[in-house]
Amino acid sequence: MQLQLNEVIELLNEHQLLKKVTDAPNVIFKGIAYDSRKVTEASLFFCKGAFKPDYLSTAKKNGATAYMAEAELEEGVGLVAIIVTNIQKAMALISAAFYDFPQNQLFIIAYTGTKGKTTSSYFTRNILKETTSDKTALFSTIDRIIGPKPEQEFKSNLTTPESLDLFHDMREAVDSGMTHLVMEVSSQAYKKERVYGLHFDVGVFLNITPDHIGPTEHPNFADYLHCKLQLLVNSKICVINAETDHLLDVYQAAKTTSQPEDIYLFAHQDFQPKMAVPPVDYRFKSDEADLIESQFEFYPVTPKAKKIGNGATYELNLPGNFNESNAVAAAVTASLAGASQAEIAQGLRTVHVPGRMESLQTEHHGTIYADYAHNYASMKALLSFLESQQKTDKVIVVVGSPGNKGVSRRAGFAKVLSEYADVAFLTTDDPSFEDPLKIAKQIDENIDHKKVNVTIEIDRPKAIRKAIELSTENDIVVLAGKGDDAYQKVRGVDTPYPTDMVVAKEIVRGLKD
Ligand SMILES: CC(=O)N[C@H]1[C@@H](OP(=O)(O)OP(=O)(O)OC[C@H]2O[C@@H](n3ccc(=O)[nH]c3=O)[C@H](O)[C@@H]2O)O[C@H](CO)[C@@H](O)[C@@H]1O[C@H](C)C(=O)N[C@@H](C)C(=O)N[C@H](CCC(=O)O)C(=O)O
Ligand SMILES: Nc1ncnc2c1ncn2[C@@H]1O[C@H](COP(=O)(O)OP(=O)(O)OP(=O)(O)O)[C@@H](O)[C@H]1O
Repeated sequence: MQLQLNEVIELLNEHQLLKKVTDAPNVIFKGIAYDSRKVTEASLFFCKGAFKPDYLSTAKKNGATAYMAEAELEEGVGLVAIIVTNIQKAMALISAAFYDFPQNQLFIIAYTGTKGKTTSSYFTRNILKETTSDKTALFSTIDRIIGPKPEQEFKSNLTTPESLDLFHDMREAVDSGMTHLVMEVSSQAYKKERVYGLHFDVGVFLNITPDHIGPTEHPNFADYLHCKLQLLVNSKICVINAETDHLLDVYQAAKTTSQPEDIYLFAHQDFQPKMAVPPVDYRFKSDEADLIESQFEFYPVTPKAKKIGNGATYELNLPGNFNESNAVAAAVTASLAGASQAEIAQGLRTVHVPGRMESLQTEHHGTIYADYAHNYASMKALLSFLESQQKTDKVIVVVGSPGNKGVSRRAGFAKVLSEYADVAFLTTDDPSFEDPLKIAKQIDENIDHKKVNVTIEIDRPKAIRKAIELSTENDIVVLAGKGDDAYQKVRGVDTPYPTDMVVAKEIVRGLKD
């Protein structure tokens, strides 16, 4: 892979991003990097974010011949300086070109929504694995899978990768024979222009509730919604959950760049949109559900949906009515990518999503769930589902809230615990640079103590132990918020953590009765 300086200039000019460039011969870049420690010979280095000028000196030492930034830097003397108006946009544009526009060789399905992105992405990929004979890549919050080799499956650091990593991984996916890609697009990806210039074959909007609002994420809900809507503006075909809040805004965003015949709505059969939108294309209804799996009926209603078909009764290897909605999104989307009814059936019957509704049945301590629910809406979805399914004596919840982000979640947890829990153990969840005890006390402040018996236990494994030891046969223990996370983020360090389910299994093994 390589790119010439002249090509860089041309691209930046086309997008009106170039402010100034050093008068220099037409050098060839053999590498691109945004981290000085990863710079190689003859590279173009991007200076962005919370950047320290020293990084540019390191980049120079490591072989950078040019740097791109929003302002000139003294440390860059001797390098070609490319000064741009928006470094994040420029980086996305140049990365796509450097990796020779791999998106053009992939059928890309992208999911956005406050909740259900990871789950629906896993569902869709598991279906398309059948359809494409295992040639579907996945960029999710949990894992990135970019090829068939074991080393091409690795843990993700972000829900949506930084643009340079995104296009790098897409290129590797294409070169490894992948034909399809299922990915999650976070609102931050749009805020930070990680997907600038990228267009999707199918864009899916699942839902939106207030979240990710705070100093390092979105200033307010309007900004959060605006960023999320961009996915539909950049998608050829749009699939929308008609049960989402702000449906009219969502539909109108889709309509700005897609024709109505390329927009598909789906909803539960009893749901009637209150907004003036076209008829719902696909409906579903729950047939049977227990605490391990579910069965639902899914059927096309409008002529355009009937043309695509695939209506049937499907079994889903995961409980939760919200997961049926995620499965319907996956069934519609995979159908648009060419999946057959048999492939959808196989994909949904066998799917496993790490840390989403994982359960452990014990003999004397009820059922234990580990689930990634980590805001008001997802916890409410989870706890109300469990309540509707099982007659329980006590609902015992172990939960914490992260530090330095999603501060509104603290009040949300207090509210949902007051509505659904009998016992709560408030504990640590990625405290970052905050004191976990202080966070726990902030949650506790708003809990209705007449309804919920609260214990603060900052040591998460100890909190899990106390919850399990307290539980009896007809209880439910919910370990919420961490899903399959194998670390706690403490003061900028990912501190190893065995995962909630591993901790729970070990405790259960050691219990005598
Ligand atoms: C606030 C924010 O968006 N930060 C993101 C941003 O950080 P940044 O650009 O400031 O980078 P930085 O890591 O502080 O460092 C500055 C620059 O110096 C470079 N550097 C650093 C050290 C060095 O020795 N040399 C060097 O060159 C770094 O590579 C970087 O380019 O760019 C980084 C990647 O280039 C991201 O990892 C980082 O995400 C932080 C960690 C984060 O937590 N982001 C969250 C809010 C996020 O994006 N979440 C969404 C999901 C949310 C949802 O569910 O909706 C996501 O998509 O993951
Ligand atoms: N459609 C849905 N509606 C409400 N809650 C959901 C839905 N799907 C999943 N959940 C709940 O949200 C949790 C997170 O699900 P998932 O990881 O699929 O969402 P996500 O959008 O990827 O989340 P995040 O952006 O936080 O990574 C699940 O563990 C479950 O409790």
